[in-house]
Amino acid sequence: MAKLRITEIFHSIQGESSRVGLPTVFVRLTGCPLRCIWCDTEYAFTGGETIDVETTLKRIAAFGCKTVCVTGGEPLAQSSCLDLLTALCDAGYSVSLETSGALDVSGVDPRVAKIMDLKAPDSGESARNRWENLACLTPRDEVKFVLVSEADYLWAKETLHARGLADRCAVLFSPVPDRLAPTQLAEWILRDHLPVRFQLQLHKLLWSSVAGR
Ligand SMILES: C[S@@+](CC[C@H](N)C(=O)[O-])C[C@H]1O[C@@H](n2cnc3c(N)ncnc32)[C@H](O)[C@@H]1O
Ligand SMILES: Nc1nc2[nH]cc(C(=O)O)c2c(=O)[nH]1
Ligand code: SF4
Ligand SMILES: [Mg+2]
Repeated sequence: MAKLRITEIFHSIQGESSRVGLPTVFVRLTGCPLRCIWCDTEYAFTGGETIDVETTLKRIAAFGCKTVCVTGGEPLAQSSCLDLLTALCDAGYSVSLETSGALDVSGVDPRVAKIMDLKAPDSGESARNRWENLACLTPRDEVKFVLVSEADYLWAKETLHARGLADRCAVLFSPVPDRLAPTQLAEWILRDHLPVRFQLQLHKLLWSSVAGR
């Protein structure tokens, strides 16, 4: 039986991506091979509980909500994550996956909406971007840039244009709270006429940075 290491399963309002605002069950897988300087989920790097996919499905079902977001940590660092994603789709859930863009996404069930980061230079992890992943993205998916500086913004803008990202799927630009002023990012996007969606993390406005929300 396929096993998963899981930090938490909780019911909240989706705070990110174009699914923002939807009541959602979150499954947070433990562990991540990256160390983004601004990561807000360091508590998921270690620990967690090992449970099988079947038990995970039962715990998800108990929330009575048909929208699920699989996140982490880095969910794709556990091979059984692919089994969980397919099992959720088979059970009729609307499923999204939050992933760093550093691991191979080609095995992800095509019914899953992949929300894939491209890590900007000031994350400290941009060397990990797996550019081959872009070929696996469809209009169901989204690319996300999380930004802390003007240098990050200029890099994201250049990448958007050079890789033709907006022709492939929706693109999200999000500031890190207390590092890049949201208004500044909004002004840059408008000035440069970027075809992207500006994003704030709704759950932090609602509940600050509480684990399990
Ligand atoms: C915690 S990560 C887990 C999934 C995967 N490891 C990843 O990086 O996409 C989920 C999302 O939160 C974003 N994130 C993490 N810390 C953040 C912060 N301080 N401000 C804004 N977004 C953040 C990540 O960029 C990613 O899009
Ligand atoms: N409410 C809420 N929405 C989220 N969307 C993505 C999250 C994540 O940590 O991946 C997240 C999270 O941690 N909480
Ligand atoms: S890849 Fe995701 S979980 Fe890992 S350090 Fe970066 S933001 Fe945090
Ligand atoms: Mg989060």
